[in-house]
Amino acid sequence: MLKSIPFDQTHAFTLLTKHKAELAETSIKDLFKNDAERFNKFSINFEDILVDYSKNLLTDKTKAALIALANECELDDAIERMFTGDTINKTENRSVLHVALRNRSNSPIAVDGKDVMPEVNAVLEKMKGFSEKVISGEWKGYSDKAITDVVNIGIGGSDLGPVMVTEALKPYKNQLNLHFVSNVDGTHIAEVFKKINPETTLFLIASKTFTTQETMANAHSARDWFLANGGSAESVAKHFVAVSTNEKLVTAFGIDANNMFGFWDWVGGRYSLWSAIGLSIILSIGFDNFIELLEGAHAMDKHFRTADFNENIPVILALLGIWYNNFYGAETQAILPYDQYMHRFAAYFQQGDMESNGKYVGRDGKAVDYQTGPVIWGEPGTNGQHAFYQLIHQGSKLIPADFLAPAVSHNQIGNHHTLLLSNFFAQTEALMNGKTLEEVEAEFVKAGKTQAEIDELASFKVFKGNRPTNSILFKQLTPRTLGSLVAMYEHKIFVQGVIWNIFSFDQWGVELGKQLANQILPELSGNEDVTSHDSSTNGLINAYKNWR
Ligand SMILES: O=P(O)(O)OC[C@H]1O[C@H](O)[C@H](O)[C@@H](O)[C@@H]1O
Repeated sequence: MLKSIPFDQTHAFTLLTKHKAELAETSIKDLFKNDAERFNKFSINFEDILVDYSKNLLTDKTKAALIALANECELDDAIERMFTGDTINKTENRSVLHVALRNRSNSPIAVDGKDVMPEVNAVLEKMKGFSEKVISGEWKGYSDKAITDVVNIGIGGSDLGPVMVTEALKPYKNQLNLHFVSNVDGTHIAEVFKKINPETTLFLIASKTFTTQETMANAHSARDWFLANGGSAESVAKHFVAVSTNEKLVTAFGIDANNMFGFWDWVGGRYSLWSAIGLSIILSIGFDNFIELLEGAHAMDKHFRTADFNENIPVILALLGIWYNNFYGAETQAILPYDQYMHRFAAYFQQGDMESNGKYVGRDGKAVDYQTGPVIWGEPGTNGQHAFYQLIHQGSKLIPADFLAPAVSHNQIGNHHTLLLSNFFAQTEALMNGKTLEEVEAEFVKAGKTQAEIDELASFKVFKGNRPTNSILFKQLTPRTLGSLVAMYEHKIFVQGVIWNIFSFDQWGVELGKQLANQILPELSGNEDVTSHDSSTNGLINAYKNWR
């Protein structure tokens, strides 16, 4: 079990607080001027990934103090506990072993004394056999036609990972058309129905618990649609498979246990794309590419578990996040991929990070009085530049940002990629350097402006700079590299949770929402006015009843 170590009572916390005051007059720009080795010192190469964290408000002393913080919070011990199957998810009494799903070395990992690897490998083999049949066309629908379309029905962790990965790895895609239905809003599934043919469609019902309201509603509607459009009860087995930990409910729904791909309660929903939840990924890009994804994640796992904290990418990224979040009051973290294929990457980590570290209760059961998880947001560059970067450059808030980009594009069209990357390089430089009043005035003079015009306008064009960024440049967005990048962020989140002294692997806040919706649901039938809530909720429900 993880110890409770209140982070703000550590010696390192006090040191960092003092050290921040020492840095008050320091700019990142000056740190570069004074140290020719800064880039080499504060960047890490890992396979085909280069993580440059030199454009941060960080000196050797800062780094040492942050690492001292990690040590004081016994991060080493926490990492080992995760990798060896300890029940670190205390509030649900579970191990946290997404690392076992991609444990390509196959070394034994025990939960309650039993090695989980044989089961992990058996499910992978089952998915391999099944996906090969579907992709090759050997798996036939009820009218003996091959499958052309796959519809993944799931939400949260049973949707976001597969969506993000299948989008990111589109260049590796085969002929199957992938569709994802998550929202309980009937519009989502209705639009998919317009595009598919029941004879050639395979539905994957993906739900860890097989109780999630949205997914169950969509699954029933999919089956009703299938039966109303030519399918029969006997042919459901050819068109519906399930991905779940709950065999009882899967069979109760009418899906044969043979058509079920299992996983285990030690896989958190938001860490489940590596499990059978990845079946839609396998169907989209093939089994071998999925294994490459796992290999990439496994390589990052090994790095995380063994590298000295000084050179440990997830640890460094996590500590930098804590530095800004807890010592500079930053409330958000932007994730900005300069790769259109990664357009769901930030959305994916909204769940990964905010569901994990959006907690105010410490591991001792008491409220913490410091900030925990940041608000995660972002869009692909350069779209973001023309939308919200204004606030990052000149707003009143400090927004630490991660910039990610591939050196090689999958689509070599004209000079698009050099245009894209020139923006990637320019933005982090500009965020750091800013623009002084003198520079702005010189520009005005050059443009022939009068002194009166300069006096009136110059201040608006000043950029303070000193805005911290990480640049994560990788060779190309391959399955292996994507696997490493996702694992890198997963472990970053883990480290932050350990240091903030919270439990990162439960999600009681989401459970509350489910309960409340279930209470209101029966009140929405019938025409009588509802009076059981506050006047706003009553008023809204009653207005809805009048209009519908
Ligand atoms: O896979 P399911 O059991 O259907 O759960 C889907 C989602 O449900 C909730 O929103 C949880 O907070 C998520 O972590 C989970 O991914």
